[in-house]
Amino acid sequence: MTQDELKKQSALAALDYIEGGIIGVGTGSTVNHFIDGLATIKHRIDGAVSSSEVSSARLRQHGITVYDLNDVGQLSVYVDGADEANDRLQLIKGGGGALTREKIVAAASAKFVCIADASKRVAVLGSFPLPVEVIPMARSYVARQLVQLGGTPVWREGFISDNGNPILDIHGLAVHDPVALEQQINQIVGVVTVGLFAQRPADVLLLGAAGGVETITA
Ligand SMILES: O=C[C@H](O)[C@H](O)[C@H](O)COP(=O)(O)O
Repeated sequence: MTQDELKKQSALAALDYIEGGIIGVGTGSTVNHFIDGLATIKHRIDGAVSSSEVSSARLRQHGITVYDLNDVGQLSVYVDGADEANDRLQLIKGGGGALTREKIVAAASAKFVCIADASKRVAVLGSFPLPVEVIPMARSYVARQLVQLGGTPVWREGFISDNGNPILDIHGLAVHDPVALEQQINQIVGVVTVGLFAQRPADVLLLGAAGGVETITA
């Protein structure tokens, strides 16, 4: 099976976690498969809150109503992909630049179901460059602070998030204490969001592999 087929397998497995109401929907190639699958059961939900303009457009194309998070209460479930996941269901996210809205929608959801192909599973987070969204004028300042933390930040040139901000990708980190690093980076003035989902990890991880979907729970 191709990596994309494995992503699709995990994405479709997440449909079992949809119980109705308004759900949270993430961003990325794995989530695109989920949205397409969601369209087949759209009569079972009232709509979605999305973590990106791209996902909102795809949801609307399928006739699924997209709500503003401010207009709804807590979401029952949030389904999103990841760039890396460890066995404690802590994640690196933001390869597609949607980390800030993803973290907000995840925080507003009772359950976070993460979907990915099995190649995303790692023992130690950090081989995938850790995204950090920053306020534009703070980009260089934040980069210098990140160097002091032992990483090598690289400006994702030419990219602007849905929120109008640049992103720094930190290379060369071995994240042995994800919660502590998330807190440290959050405290740097000018940081909007770090793509470490450790303080609020996923609740369920569905990993697509050749032998089927592996379900890992917290
Ligand atoms: O900003 C993007 C998101 O965090 C994605 O969920 C993540 O990059 C995984 O994307 P994909 O499903 O395309 O591998």
